[in-house]
Amino acid sequence: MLEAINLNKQYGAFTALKGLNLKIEPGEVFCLLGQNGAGKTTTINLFLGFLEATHGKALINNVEVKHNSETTNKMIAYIPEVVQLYGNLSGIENLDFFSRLAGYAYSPTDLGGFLNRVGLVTEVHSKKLSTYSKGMRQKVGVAIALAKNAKAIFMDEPTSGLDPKATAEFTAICKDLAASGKAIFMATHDIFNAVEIGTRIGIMKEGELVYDVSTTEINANELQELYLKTI
Ligand SMILES: Nc1ncnc2c1ncn2[C@@H]1O[C@H](COP(=O)(O)OP(=O)(O)OP(=O)(O)O)[C@@H](O)[C@H]1O
Repeated sequence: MLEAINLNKQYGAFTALKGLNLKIEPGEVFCLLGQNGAGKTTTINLFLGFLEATHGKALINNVEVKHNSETTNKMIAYIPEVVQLYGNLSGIENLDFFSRLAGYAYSPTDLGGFLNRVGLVTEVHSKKLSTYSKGMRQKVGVAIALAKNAKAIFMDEPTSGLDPKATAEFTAICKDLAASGKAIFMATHDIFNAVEIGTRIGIMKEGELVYDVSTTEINANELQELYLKTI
């Protein structure tokens, strides 16, 4: 579903991403760890078409992002650390608005169904977004991804600043998304959550993917040790 082939990004003389090769299949949750400045967001931005590769390719469902981002963006969704929504609209109005932007017009029942599926109870659907917690906003972001029928979802530090309950809820939602066949690419600093949520863990250092391990092969303590030894 997601593929990087010798993907490289330079800013002038500085190489932020050095020849990334990676494949992420439907149902996989790839969690990318790495210090500040390692190249995680650069990688995501190349897949989102926000940045253009210097060399190499980013592919979504075998379509190269460069020159085709209008097509590839229809197949993906993006959940940043803080999901940008309209504070003066309700949860269901935001979902309706962003679904329509993506070309989908749903009935109120269907919209409510997406919000329910991500754990937002019916009573809050009509409340203004400005009253939502960070965790609730993240859930609306996931509901938009579902409504868009995204095949792959990119997340940049989605659990940063969430309390343990909201993190656990978000983790369960991600597992549900993966079980339904979505491919998830998540940049995170949370080693313990990465092991809990991920099927694979990558460690990036100075623009290079130096480890790519299955979570069946490593536990949280081993990963923490590996991470600290690597960076
Ligand atoms: N527009 C730019 N011009 C020059 N250098 C840039 C630019 N954007 C990013 N960089 C550099 O590229 C490197 C990778 O940045 P990136 O944002 O991908 O890191 P990151 O792993 O996501 O870090 P963080 O965990 O802090 O979000 C950093 O050294 C950063 O300073």
